Amino acid sequence: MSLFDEFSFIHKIKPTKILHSELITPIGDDASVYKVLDGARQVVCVDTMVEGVHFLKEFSTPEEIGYKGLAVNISDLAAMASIPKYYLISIAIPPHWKEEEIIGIYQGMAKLAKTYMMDLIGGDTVSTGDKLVITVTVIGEIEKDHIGLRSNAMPGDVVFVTGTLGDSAAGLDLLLKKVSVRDPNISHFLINRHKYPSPRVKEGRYLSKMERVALNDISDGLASELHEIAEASQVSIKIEFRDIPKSKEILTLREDLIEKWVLFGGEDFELVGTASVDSWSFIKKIAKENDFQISKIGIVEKGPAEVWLQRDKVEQKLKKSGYNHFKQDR
Ligand SMILES: Nc1ncnc2c1ncn2[C@@H]1O[C@H](COP(=O)(O)OP(=O)(O)O)[C@@H](O)[C@H]1O
Ligand SMILES: Cc1ncc(C[n+]2csc(CCOP(=O)(O)OP(=O)(O)O)c2C)c(N)n1
Ligand SMILES: [Mg+2]
Ligand SMILES: [Mg+2]
Ligand SMILES: [Mg+2]
Repeated sequence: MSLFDEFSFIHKIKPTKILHSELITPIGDDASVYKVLDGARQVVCVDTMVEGVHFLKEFSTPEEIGYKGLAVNISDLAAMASIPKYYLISIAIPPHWKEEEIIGIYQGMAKLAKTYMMDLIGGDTVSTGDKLVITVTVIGEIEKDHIGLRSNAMPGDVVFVTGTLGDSAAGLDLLLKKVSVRDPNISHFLINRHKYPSPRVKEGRYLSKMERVALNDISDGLASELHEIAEASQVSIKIEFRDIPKSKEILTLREDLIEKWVLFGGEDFELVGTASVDSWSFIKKIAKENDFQISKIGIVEKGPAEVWLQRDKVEQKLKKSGYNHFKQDR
């Protein structure tokens, strides 16, 4: 990237329009300053995407990479039940990435940011040797008593998930040519689910109206995220394989692969959580009225922090397997 000029680049990616009037200093000073709602809580998190680990230039366009980079972060805000507001991008650029490709990444992010009313308020630009690294920080807000903590699960709760699971992992295996599908509509659907996850912000916001809700977003796989809730809440979780929602597209594929994708695949960016039985009746009603998919997949019980899977009337302990950056056991 010899023709890259850091300062003209920043000028090019600087947003021309600010969406939140609470923003006092946008890009251009040492840090960003904005007002927050009285009594509200601020929610901040960061996720990094690395070329070769999270995406490959061979099968993703810059816009797709940018979209997903922001989407996976918004998903963490959704998993706290919060309202997305701002984002910052730190990008380490190796020589084989052209400026127009980097701008493409920003365009992909900007498209999604508009949907969720998020302002880009800063970041950092550096050079690096080999792989592109994109670090996205997102900031949201939430009312003080309605946070979707992983530690909120209680015995007697219903366990639920949004959307359908396994599609993204199936889409990735199609892109990596580990599997093939004859019907182009099916492969298009699954690949799209991998490239364009829909952060469940709306769902998180409705769920935040409940008196208590535990939430986690599914980045490393359902089994792994359920274990995180079980450990944080010190409860036992029991789920039924049949009740896990699966798309009609994934159901056309091999059964053993479906099981692997659904339980351990990851990058679904759906929400998994628990709520009281009373809240659950209400949640089902709200979901119907507001057109979102949410399904009961199990129950929370007293007991050690374990996850049990019931399938064809056989119960087995579900291992905390899934995506692990330093231990690829699949
Ligand atoms: N290098 C790090 N330094 C400090 N905190 C970290 C680091 N990596 C992860 N964490 C924190 O550990 C927790 C679990 O991280 P992770 O599993 O990556 O979260 P998620 O899957 O929700 O993105 C989060 O609270 C995250 O902020
Ligand atoms: C080229 C490529 N190989 C493998 C994957 C699969 N993959 C990479 S990271 C990941 C898990 C989620 O990413 P992580 O950085 O762990 O997100 P977090 O849990 O911190 O939200 C998965 C399933 C991919 N998306 N692209
Ligand atoms: Mg998460
Ligand atoms: Mg995450
Ligand atoms: Mg992870």
